[in-house]
Amino acid sequence: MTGPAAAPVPDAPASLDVSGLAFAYPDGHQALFGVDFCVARGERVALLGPNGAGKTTLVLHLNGILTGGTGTVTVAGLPVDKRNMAEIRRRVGIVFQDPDDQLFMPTVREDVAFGPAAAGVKGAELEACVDRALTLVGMAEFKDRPPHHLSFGQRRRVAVATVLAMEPEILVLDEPSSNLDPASRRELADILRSLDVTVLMVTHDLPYALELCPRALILSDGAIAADGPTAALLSDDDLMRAHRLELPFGFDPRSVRASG
Ligand SMILES: Nc1ncnc2c1ncn2[C@@H]1O[C@H](COP(=O)(O)OP(=O)(O)OP(=O)(O)O)[C@@H](O)[C@H]1O
Repeated sequence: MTGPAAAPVPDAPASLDVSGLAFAYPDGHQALFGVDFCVARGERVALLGPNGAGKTTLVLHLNGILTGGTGTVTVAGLPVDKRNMAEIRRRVGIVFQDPDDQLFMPTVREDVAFGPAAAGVKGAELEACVDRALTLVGMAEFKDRPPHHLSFGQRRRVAVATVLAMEPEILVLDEPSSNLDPASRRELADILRSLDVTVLMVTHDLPYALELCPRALILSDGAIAADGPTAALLSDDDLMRAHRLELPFGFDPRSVRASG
């Protein structure tokens, strides 16, 4: 899982394939209208779009938290459906925006051990798995602390560790840079760059998307409005305006190159 991030291999099977995904909530609100995109193994892709565009709704379909729409989602060729749910949840790890939605055990160690233990990992192997995930996010020394005694940024790192402990093939992050101070924001970017994993990152932090993700998707009104190199999309003033995307004042997207 560690080591330099793999460059996308054009002929490799898609890590994630979303095809014709449409979904209405039980109250009838249609949130997604035929979403199509593929992500290759090892790619890092930003999912951008204004409030209410359907980003969270889309993400919740990637590991079957939401089902019941039409179209298909496959992970390394495996359809996301009831029969495959355990395997899909092992392969697709979602880090929610609020770490408190993810941390519920008395200690950091137990939170990180929870997923692998439920998957049958035990004893020394389980300890090694917890240590590995906490070391990856720089939180090994906090193993015996209660999560609610940690700062927000530290809880975000532990939440990432709970997902990495499952050795996912796809790491989905919802607003990973929100509420982080500049150093923590950069350190999390360094951690994400160091992982050999496919990343889909939902974010309103456009400079962060540019730094981390060579490719971006713009979701707007429940459909993909654009898919291309992040710097090109963020440099397209008409596209940005049409989808309520704004860069910080004076920020030049051409001045940053996403590092692979
Ligand atoms: N449980 C629900 N029932 C009905 N409608 C919902 C529900 N959850 C979300 N929606 C609606 O679906 C649409 C998409 O919401 P979603 O949360 O996916 O957007 P988003 O792109 O993640 O927005 P944000 O950037 O604000 O987080 C919105 O119009 C929202 O009001």
